[in-house]
Order: sequence, then structure tokens, then C-alpha cells
Amino acid sequence: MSATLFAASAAVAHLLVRTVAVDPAEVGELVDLAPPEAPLLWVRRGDGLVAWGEALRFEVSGPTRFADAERAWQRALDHAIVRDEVRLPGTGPVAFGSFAFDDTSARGGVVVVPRVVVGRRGDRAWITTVSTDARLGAAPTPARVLRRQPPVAAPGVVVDEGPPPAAWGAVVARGIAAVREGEVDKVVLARDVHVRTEQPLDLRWPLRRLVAEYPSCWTFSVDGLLGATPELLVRSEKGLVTSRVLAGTIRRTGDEAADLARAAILAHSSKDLEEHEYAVASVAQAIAPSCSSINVPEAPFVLHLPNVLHLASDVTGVLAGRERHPTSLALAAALHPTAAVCGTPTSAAREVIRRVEGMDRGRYAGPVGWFGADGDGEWGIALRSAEVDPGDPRRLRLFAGCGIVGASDPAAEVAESEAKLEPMRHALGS
Ligand SMILES: C=C(O[C@H]1C=CC=C(C(=O)O)[C@@H]1O)C(=O)O
Repeated sequence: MSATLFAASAAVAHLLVRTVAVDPAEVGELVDLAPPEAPLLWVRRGDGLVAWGEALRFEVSGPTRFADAERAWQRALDHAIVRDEVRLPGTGPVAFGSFAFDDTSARGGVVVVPRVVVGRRGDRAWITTVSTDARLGAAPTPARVLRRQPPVAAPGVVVDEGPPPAAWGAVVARGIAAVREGEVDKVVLARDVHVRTEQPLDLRWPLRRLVAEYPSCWTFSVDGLLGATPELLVRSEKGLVTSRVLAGTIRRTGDEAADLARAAILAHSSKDLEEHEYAVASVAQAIAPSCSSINVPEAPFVLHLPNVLHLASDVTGVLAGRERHPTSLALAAALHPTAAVCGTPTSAAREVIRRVEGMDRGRYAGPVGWFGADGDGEWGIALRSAEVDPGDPRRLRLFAGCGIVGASDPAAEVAESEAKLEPMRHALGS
């Protein structure tokens, strides 16, 4: 077991968890409650979780990172005392996590159990506090927990330090060659862009913009990894599993009529439909062993985002068995990496990525999200994302990738990757 456990105090084994209902009006916008230091966030259309503090932290690595994280979380729960007055998904004990794309990545992943969680689901809102003290203490109240945050600081001038986009065209060409030579049917290749901000980054600056501009995406922040992903790897709630699969992309023009015409082109593009089919099949195959039934839509719909249009399919399944289901993290581990971020067949595509991409993806394109004490939770794929350098809050790596099939064109893929970088670039203010 390679999980490293950091508790606020090594001598304290018990988590004391308390959830109380609060008036949603007192909570307001979740993202506005995020503190400047190490905010934890999972928000879509105003619902979700914002959290801060670290009651526990597990660091994991290598191919067993998901199983190790799950075991560490289970061990912490075995010693938890919980008083949950709300009993909704996201109440009671909650852990946020984010995991590396590749088994060999230098940083494998992290799970954080926050000290304070504020959640919202429709017209319900709650506060959870987690302590490692000896006593349960008083119930949390908005007045005690929701402190006024300092004003958000702008990052100042943002400098793009490369590598230049065109250089990535050669990487894509090698991917196309691998497909045409029959090594893989599809491979997803990614690039990174190094960016330097004038001021140390206050994560609330990009997070607030992402929440405002990409409401249909899941905006996340976990241990220096932030973004707004349109792709839900898995949500598991009371035996129902959902996955939003994306693959196949076209850039938006900004002109409504032209974009509608582009949506029609995308919906009929054999290159994009082929890419999409691989991604849907990989998700259906991965959840099949855990499900008694699965619903795969016959054809994708076109998802409209401010920067791009995607082919999208919502795959759903019912978990088999009434008693013990795999947790949402176990499902995420079974699904990862899907053909939307790796390729088909999976292991051959991963080899092509290792050989031609020339970078460590870190936690980009890995699962990011949260899970609760019953194992239910939500895990997105960390796309449209950036990772802050843990040693220098002025430095970030921005990421974007594209699915490559035989009919792909390097220049078009470079342009598509630029479109996918736009949300983070804009969120930073550049
Ligand atoms: C790998 C990324 O996007 C994936 C998700 C949606 C559409 C994709 C595409 O059309 O290539 C990619 O498979 C990324 O945004 O970094």
C-alpha cells in the first residue's frame, strides 16, 4: 500500500463530522466562499461543494493509486463519528481527489478530507465541519463558518512561455502515422503551455470566471489543479451511474448562424463520429461488469460551449446487486483512461502517448472530483485545466489534447487545441 497519510495530528484517529442544514440565501454562490489558499471546489450550475482546510490528506502513486486512495478513505471512515442532519449526496464525510493520468507519472494523486465543506443542491444547502479534536463540539453555524474572504487579487500580466503551438503539429503527425500503420485505431495526444503570471496566482480569480462562463461544465479545484471540464467520467448516486462522453470537436465562430451550420457539420462528420464511437464503446465496456443494465444513446447530441462544439453522449447504467456496489472512485478507476483521453485500444494508445507526446501529463486528463462515506460521488476528467507549480504560484501548465484518427490533419488539430486552451487562458485574464 503506497498511500501516505497525513493527519492534522498523528495521535488522533477519529474524524468527527457534523452536517447541518442552512438557508441557501446565507450561502449564496459557492465559488464566492472559496478562500484564496488551497480552495477545494466542485461546482456546476450553482450546485456542488466548496471546501477548505485539511483534516486528512492521502498521497498515492503508481498503478494502485485508486485502490490505495479508496482503502485510506475507508480506514478514515472506519474511525469517523458522523452526525448528518441533511443526508443528501455530498453531506456527511466528503473527500476530494485528483489522480494522475498515467501510472508512471511523478505525482500519482491526492485525496483531501477538508475541515469545512459548504454544499448546495437546488433549494437545499448545508455546512459540514470535520474535526480531529477529542469532542464533537458545537454545531456549525453560517456566522461562525462563512467568514468574509479578502478581495480577489488579479494575476496581472500573463506571459505565455511556450512551447509554440506549431511545434505540436509534428507530434500529431507521428500520431496519425501510428494510426495509419495500424498500431492504434485512435490516439489522444496532448500538449502543455507554460504560463507565468505577474502576481502569485489567487486561484479564486480564474475559478470565478470559469464558473460564470462555463456553467454547463464542472468547475473544479483540487490541490493546485483547476479547470472547467465538460466531461463527466462518472457520477454514482444511489445505484445509478451516469457518464457524459465527449469526443469530436469543432471550433465556434461566435456567429450564431455559422455555429448552427457547424453543429450540423459536426453531427455528420464521419471522422468525428468515428472518434466519438470509440469513446462511447470504451465507457460502456468499462461499466458493463458492474451494471445490470446500460443505456447507450443511438446517436450523440451536439454540446454547445462558448469556445467549441462537441459530440456528446450521456451513458447511464444501473448498478447490479442491492447491497455492495463499487464506489464511484472504483468505477472511475475502471473507466480511466477512456478513449476520449487515451485512445483505442487502450494499452497500445497509452504506449503511443508515452512515445510521442514528450511530456508527463501529471493530473491533466485524470479523474478529479469527490466521494462520500457511502462511496457515491462525482468524478470528472480533468480537461480544460491547468496545474499550478507547487513550488512557484506564478507558474502554471495549461493543457489541451485532441483525438487523432487516420483522417486527422495536424494543422486542424493544432487549431482545435488552441480552442481548448481558451477557457483557461481567458480565465487567467490573458
Ligand atoms: C483531450 C481533450 O478533449 C477530449 C474531450 C472532448 C473532445 C475531444 C476531441 O474532440 O478530441 C477529446 O477527446 C482536451 O480537451 O484536452
